[in-house]
Amino acid sequence: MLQKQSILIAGGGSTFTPEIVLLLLERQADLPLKELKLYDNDAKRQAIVGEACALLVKERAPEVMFSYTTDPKEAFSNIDFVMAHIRVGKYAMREQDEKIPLKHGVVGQETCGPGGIAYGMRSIGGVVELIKYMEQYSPNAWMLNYSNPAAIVAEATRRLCPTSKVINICDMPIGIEENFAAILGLPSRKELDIRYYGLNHFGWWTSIRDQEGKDLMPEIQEYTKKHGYLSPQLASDPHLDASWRETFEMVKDVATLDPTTLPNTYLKYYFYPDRVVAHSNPHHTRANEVMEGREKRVFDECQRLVAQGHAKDTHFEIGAHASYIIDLARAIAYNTKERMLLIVENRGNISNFTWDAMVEIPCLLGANGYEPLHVGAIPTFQKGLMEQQVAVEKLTVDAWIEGSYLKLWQAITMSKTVPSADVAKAILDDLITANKEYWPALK
Ligand SMILES: NC(=O)c1ccc[n+]([C@@H]2O[C@H](COP(=O)([O-])OP(=O)(O)OC[C@H]3O[C@@H](n4cnc5c(N)ncnc54)[C@H](O)[C@@H]3O)[C@@H](O)[C@H]2O)c1
Ligand SMILES: O=P(O)(O)OC[C@H]1O[C@H](O[C@H]2[C@H](O)[C@@H](O)[C@@H](O)O[C@@H]2CO)[C@H](O)[C@@H](O)[C@@H]1O
Ligand SMILES: [Mn+2]
Repeated sequence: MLQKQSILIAGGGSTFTPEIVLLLLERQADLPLKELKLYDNDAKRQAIVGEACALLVKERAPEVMFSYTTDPKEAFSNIDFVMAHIRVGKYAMREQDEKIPLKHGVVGQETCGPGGIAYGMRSIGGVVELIKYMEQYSPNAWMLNYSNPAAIVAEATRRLCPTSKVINICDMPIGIEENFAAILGLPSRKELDIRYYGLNHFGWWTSIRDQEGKDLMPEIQEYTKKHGYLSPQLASDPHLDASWRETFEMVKDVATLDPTTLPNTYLKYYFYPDRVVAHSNPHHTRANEVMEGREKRVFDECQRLVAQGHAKDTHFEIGAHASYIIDLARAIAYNTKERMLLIVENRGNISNFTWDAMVEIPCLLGANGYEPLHVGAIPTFQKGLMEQQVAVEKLTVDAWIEGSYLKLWQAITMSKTVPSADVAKAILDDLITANKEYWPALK
């Protein structure tokens, strides 16, 4: 009989919460629940999601205790896991992260370039605060963090919370591997034996084999040359947002830079920043698409359920994409030694890369944490790109810790998406104005 787990979702007002709650309720055979709590620092926003989730739990698993709160002690006491997906500044600030760089002719993106740097300067304080609450009220708990920008957050947790029980993860490789499986006609990404390395949102697959060891890369690369990662299923998905369709299609160009690997979709912002800017609408970015799409859909559905008083006909679907969260919690709770891509300190696993960089590589995960798999030396092309990008991430954390304007200017100047220190400074000064409520004071 598996021991029941008590789980706190930090960022309870997240657009992803209802589907993750449904997933947790649906997967109790693999991860039985004792209690499920939501925590947020925006009571009004969270209450809308919390009341709807209360109906989902009551109708699907009445034996599971459910509550939501803005009180840290109530939230973080007596829990086994914190699943953290906060967005400091919410979508209003994501919109600024995306539009301010575009105003200066530079890539405007949630986690990449100056937008990602600005987001990182907001997220560090919020995630560290969650870790401190967890350690204060449930010192044996683990944090499964996928609050973005995961690269900068992971570097900050390495520096500021070096002994904390925090696992940083991203679902982009997982989503792409599901596309690989679809392209290959396989039932799931779990059929694939992969090798991957990089930084978060900045990596490459170097090997994809089936369970018998057959090399599947050539078949995927052949498909990708024509269609990118737009699998037949995705291509016919009426709900696929235009910007994601474009991103998956553009992989066919991103992949040409190294025909021996397969790239993470995010590399497009670094290889083709000029094309991305030319295809961007500076007045209507991804943040607007999500506010008009997912955020509106999720909150409308929450309010519909609460108004009718039941969730029997809910439009919410089980967040299959988030199944990695179950894998993560199971691995730690039941010592399954699951192999997962995690964002961890390099420590020589990429043997010719920065020792203390936070890299995204395959790890074995169990009750006592993770054991990274050795990658070995990487080629000059990837090494050069990663050294530049990891310097951006490290300088951003330096700037947050030291309150340093200069370090943040260096970080933005260092980004491959920014053409000059003049442009970097103009963007930085606009971001400082927009983030005065969120960033530490810079001198
Ligand atoms: N790592 C990944 O692969 C991955 C995938 C999807 C989403 N995400 C991340 O998950 C997070 C949530 O995404 P979303 O689109 O649902 O955002 P959202 O804005 O809908 O929800 C985020 C919630 O966090 C709350 N919040 C903000 N600051 C907080 C703080 N200091 N303490 C407690 N709560 C706080 C907000 O009030 C909001 O309710 C984002 O960081 C997003 O980038 C990561
Ligand atoms: O623009 P958004 O908010 O829709 O997505 C930004 C996030 O994109 C990735 O997460 C995707 C995931 O890759 C995909 O498979 C599916 O599950 O949706 C997720 C959210 O859209 C990326 O990994 C995240 O870091 C981004 O925040
Ligand atoms: Mn991600």
